This record gives sequence, structure tokens and C-alpha cells, in this order.
Amino acid sequence: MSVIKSVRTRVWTWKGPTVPPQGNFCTNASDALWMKGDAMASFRFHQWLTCEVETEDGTVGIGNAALAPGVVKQAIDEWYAPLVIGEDPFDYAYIWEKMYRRTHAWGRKGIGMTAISAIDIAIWDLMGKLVGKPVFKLLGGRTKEKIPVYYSKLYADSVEAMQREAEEAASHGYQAFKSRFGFGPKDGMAGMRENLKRVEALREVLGYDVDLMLECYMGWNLDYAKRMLPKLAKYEPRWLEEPVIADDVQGYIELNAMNIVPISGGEHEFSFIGCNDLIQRKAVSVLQYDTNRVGGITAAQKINAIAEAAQIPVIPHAGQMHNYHLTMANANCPISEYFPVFDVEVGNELFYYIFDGDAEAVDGYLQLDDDTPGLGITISATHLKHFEITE
Ligand SMILES: O=C(O)C(=O)C[C@@H](O)CO
Ligand SMILES: [Mg+2]
Repeated sequence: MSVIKSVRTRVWTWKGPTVPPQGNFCTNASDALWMKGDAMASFRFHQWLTCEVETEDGTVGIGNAALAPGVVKQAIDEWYAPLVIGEDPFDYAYIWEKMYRRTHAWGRKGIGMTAISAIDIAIWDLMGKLVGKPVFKLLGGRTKEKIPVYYSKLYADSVEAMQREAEEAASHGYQAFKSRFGFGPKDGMAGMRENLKRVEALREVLGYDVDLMLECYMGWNLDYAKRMLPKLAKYEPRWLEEPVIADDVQGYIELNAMNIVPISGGEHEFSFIGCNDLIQRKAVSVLQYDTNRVGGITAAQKINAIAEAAQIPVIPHAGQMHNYHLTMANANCPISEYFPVFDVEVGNELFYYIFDGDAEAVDGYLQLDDDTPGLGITISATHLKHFEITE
């Protein structure tokens, strides 16, 4: 048995070139505020946290998190690392409960659960490396020949720009696409028309034989979403994502019960308890936790069982290998979100600049290797010069 001897956290701050997002590129929770200046400032993810868990034999498992990296680093360094050092990584269920219960007063959601997620993902990568198996083979194995993905970008822009991007993506074989709304309650009826114009334009170039998902990123409210759903129905969206803020579970329930467009959410929910609540209350028709927020792979796999029992499909938020391995290992996870590799703008794609090994979509699918141990990623040296790294 090789016990955990260290936990190394690093915050990666991107100092390289960025593409400034266009105006109204995505609604978000801050839109409800009277904001001076850039309403999107809270939206950029130009930092990332890596968490490396090493055992006495020198094997290193890599985890990561993208929410509030500096704060999560401190939480891990001060609270969680001491809880896992000295433990056997294969006691991962015990380690998870220990992290969850010893910080329960403040850690069950948000920063604490994000910290737990980063460590847990590292432990699963570590276990895969120690037994020489890919993580998905430890979770249930291959349930798909390859994983279908949806192209996730199409931030709101001019109609022409969005149509060009959609056509370009379709030319690469994608069969599913996610777009972002740029207008919400503060933009009134004119904004509604701008939103609808763009959905219609996307259907015009993509047709109706592909899935089109629509993302609000918590930027609408219940009243606006109730008014928009009947107007959206004719465009047959695969789902409407995060129409209201994560705390408005009652709003989710009401919108999902309208049964006009399936409602998806969960990327801002934490732990299997939080996701179970969304499932049991029928708040979502598609559950979209992110493994590096919800409690890592240990929690995600428990959620997958609950969701499958309720026959709610699980389509984790974001790309990244920790989500792909879970999707590969679960028949109830039909498809993966895929952030195409682009110049750094919002930052969703920053992980491509930190890690080597992330699966790349080909003709609308991605593949995981049956023989690569762990998650299959390493820390990359390629873009180091563009990062300021805080140990
Ligand atoms: O990709 C998503 O689902 C996100 O919520 C990311 C954020 O960029 C808004 O789209
Ligand atoms: Mg989302």
C-alpha cells in the first residue's frame, strides 16, 4: 500500500493574449444588478487550480478546479490536505466523507466542495495510475464506442457572425450545438426579439436534424423565462440551460413543469445531496453537474446512480477528462459538452493551455484510450510562459 504523502496546489493565472468578448456575448447572474462598467467582469475564468496528490512511491494524481482558484487553494492547503495526507488513496470513499464531514459547517457547497472535488479527481487519477487502468475502467468501463459531443460556444454576436461560426462548426462534423443568449430581462421586448432572431438564424443554417441547446447562464429570471419558453418552442431546443439563478430551485421546478422545453442545470449545485434535491423535485430534465465542483468523481458517480434511477440523463457541464471518463462509464450519460480549442477569451478553454492529453473532438465525437492509466492528462510545458504560477 502506498499512502498519500503530499498535496501540491498551484494557481495558474493567464497573462497571455486574450480575445475580448463581444458585447452582450452571454447573459449572466450579474445582469440583474445595476452595474457600472463591464457587467461581464465576473464572468472571466483566467485562472485555474491544479492539485497534485502524490503517494510515497512517487506516483502523482492530477486534479483541478476552476472556481475561485486562489480561495480553493487556501482551503486545500489549510484544511483539506492535512486530512488526506497519510491515507490510502484506495480508501477514497472514507477520504471523501472525512473531507465532507470535517468541514461540514462551511464546506458542503461552494469553495469547500470545489476543494474536495479537486482532491478527489486527483485521487481517481492516482488510483488509475497505480493499477494501470484508465479511470473509466474503474467506474464501469466502456459504455460507448466513442462519445458524441456538442459544440459549445456560439456566444451571442451579430446574426451573421453566429451563422458563420455555426456553419464552420457544422463543417467539422458536429451534430449538436450550444449557443448563448445575449439578452435578458433588462433588455425588454427588444432583447427578446434579438434572442429569438439569433435562435431562428441558427436553425436556418443548421436545420432541425441536429440538437441545439440554449444557455442563459443564470441571466434570466422566472418571469422572463416563462414568457420566453412558448416563443422558443417552435425552434425545438434540446434544452434551456440555467434560466434562473441556482438558488431559485422553485423557479426551475415551475419552468420544467411547463413541459415546453426541457430545462437543464446543476453546474452550480454541489454534492450528491444537492443534486438529489434537483432530481427528486423534478427541477431539471437534464442534470449537468461539473465534476470539479460537485464533489469529484466519487460524488459524481453516486449522482449518476440516483439520476439513472430517476431516468434523468446526466450531461456534465464543461469538457475536460474528469467529465469524459464519467460519461464513458455511464450509459445514462449520452453526450459530452465540448469546448472547442480557441484563443483564450472567457477562459472556459484555459485547461487546454495547462494540460496535455485532453481528448480532441473529431467529426463530432471524442475517444478515450482503453490503456492509458488514470485520466490521461499531464501538466503541459507548452504555454508556461503565458502563466503566472502561484505555489
Ligand atoms: O458551458 C457552460 O455550460 C457554461 O455555463 C460556461 C459559461 O461560459 C457560460 O456558457
Ligand atoms: Mg452552463
